[in-house]
Amino acid sequence: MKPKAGYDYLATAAHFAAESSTGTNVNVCTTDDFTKSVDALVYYIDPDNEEMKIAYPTLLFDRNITDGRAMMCSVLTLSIGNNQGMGDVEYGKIYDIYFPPAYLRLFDGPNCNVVDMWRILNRGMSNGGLIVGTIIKPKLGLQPKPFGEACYAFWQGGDFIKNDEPQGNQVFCQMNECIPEVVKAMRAAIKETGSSKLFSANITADDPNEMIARGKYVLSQFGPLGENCAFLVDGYVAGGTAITVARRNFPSQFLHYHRAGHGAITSPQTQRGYTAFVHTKISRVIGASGIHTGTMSFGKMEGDASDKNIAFMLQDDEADGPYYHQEWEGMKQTTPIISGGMNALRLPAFFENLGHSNVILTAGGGSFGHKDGPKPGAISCRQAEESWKEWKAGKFGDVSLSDGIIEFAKTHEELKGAFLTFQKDADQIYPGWKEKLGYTGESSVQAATFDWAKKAAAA
Ligand SMILES: O=C(COP(=O)(O)O)[C@H](O)[C@H](O)COP(=O)(O)O
Ligand SMILES: [Mg+2]
Repeated sequence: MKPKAGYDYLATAAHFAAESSTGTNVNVCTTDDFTKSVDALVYYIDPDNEEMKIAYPTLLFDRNITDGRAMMCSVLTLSIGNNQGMGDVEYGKIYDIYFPPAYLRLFDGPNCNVVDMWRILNRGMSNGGLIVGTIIKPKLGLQPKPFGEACYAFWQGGDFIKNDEPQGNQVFCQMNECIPEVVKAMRAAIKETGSSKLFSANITADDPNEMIARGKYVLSQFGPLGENCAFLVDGYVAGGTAITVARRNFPSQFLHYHRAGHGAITSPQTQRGYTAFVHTKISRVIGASGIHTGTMSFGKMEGDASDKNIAFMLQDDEADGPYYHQEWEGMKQTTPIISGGMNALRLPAFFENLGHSNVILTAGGGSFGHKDGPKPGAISCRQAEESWKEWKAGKFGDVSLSDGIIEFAKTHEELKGAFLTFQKDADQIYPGWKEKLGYTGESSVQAATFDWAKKAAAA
């Protein structure tokens, strides 16, 4: 927090805390001993670093009349409400927030997560590895039939498909025509591949009744495949209430939190609002099964390799934030969803940075942009995980990660196809890849590109 020029730091911090709890800009005659006992208190300031810490008595926060539980909108109304526009404050941004366990357990928390996906995919209960997923692209414009065909094509090699965040019930692709095509594609893909498949249907809407109607409709169409369908909610634009509508009305469905729009306040460019770390931490508290956590600098969206701390805060039972250690006391994990410009070539370094591959990938361009189509695109992402694990196990000897992946690609056409498709990434991440993969010159790369595509088309 930075005060406006000419304002004392401590006085402004105290005013900030008052406006965030019991006060206003002047003393009022109605204040009594009890109101004083629930003042939010500034207990630390470091003006040079523009840091302050505020303790909020949890009694301040609103509770449900239905079940006495806590509600996040009340925490946000106070901690990030009027204080975002005070005359004596230049700016204020939340970098960390700690929930005392006795208060934390009053929130819903996740009811299901990647473990439920691993069970459906027969991968056991721990270390089930990467969920290879995609987003049906183009973002908007596909009609029901081609939408279903795109699902069928990806599910030949991949596990999980999501609606892109704006896809829902557009006039040219209405749910009651599109979802049946998805179910048909899922049934066929399960039968032909012998593996389970997952879909994440967008049920976001302004009206909770509309959301519930969408969820019920989707489940009515999936029938016995109900457990194979997650619900996607655009949690930033529709707000936390939309997340809770899904969490409490469809507790058995994986709750997929898409964060489109969060950059407006989480971007490092803004000095207001809260950080991506705080935004994703809150999503676990209110019950998201999975949330997009960016690609930690390995994809197309803003991010940094240190964002792996976001994943630790989401998946571990206790973790350190920038300022506070948080114990979750057994609250289920929220699974990081990795997306945003990812493809097979970018995955190994991502896994190496994070230290594991127990996440959900949704690569749109990385699958449908693969030169040979979504099935090889999906397989190339799975091979990227395999190649990283084999390199990690020393299978390629004492070579760099990039050389290890190239070694693996020599005998895996789909991963090799990713090199030929995403050549700019290949040049950046895998120096000398062309020679190492045996392409003697530009022409042989182009020839290989066409050759493989021809073969795939024929197949
Ligand atoms: O549709 C996509 C990615 O498509 P593609 O894989 O083609 O880039 C997602 O909406 C973004 O990943 C959101 O960003 P984030 O995941 O950072 O919230
Ligand atoms: Mg999207």
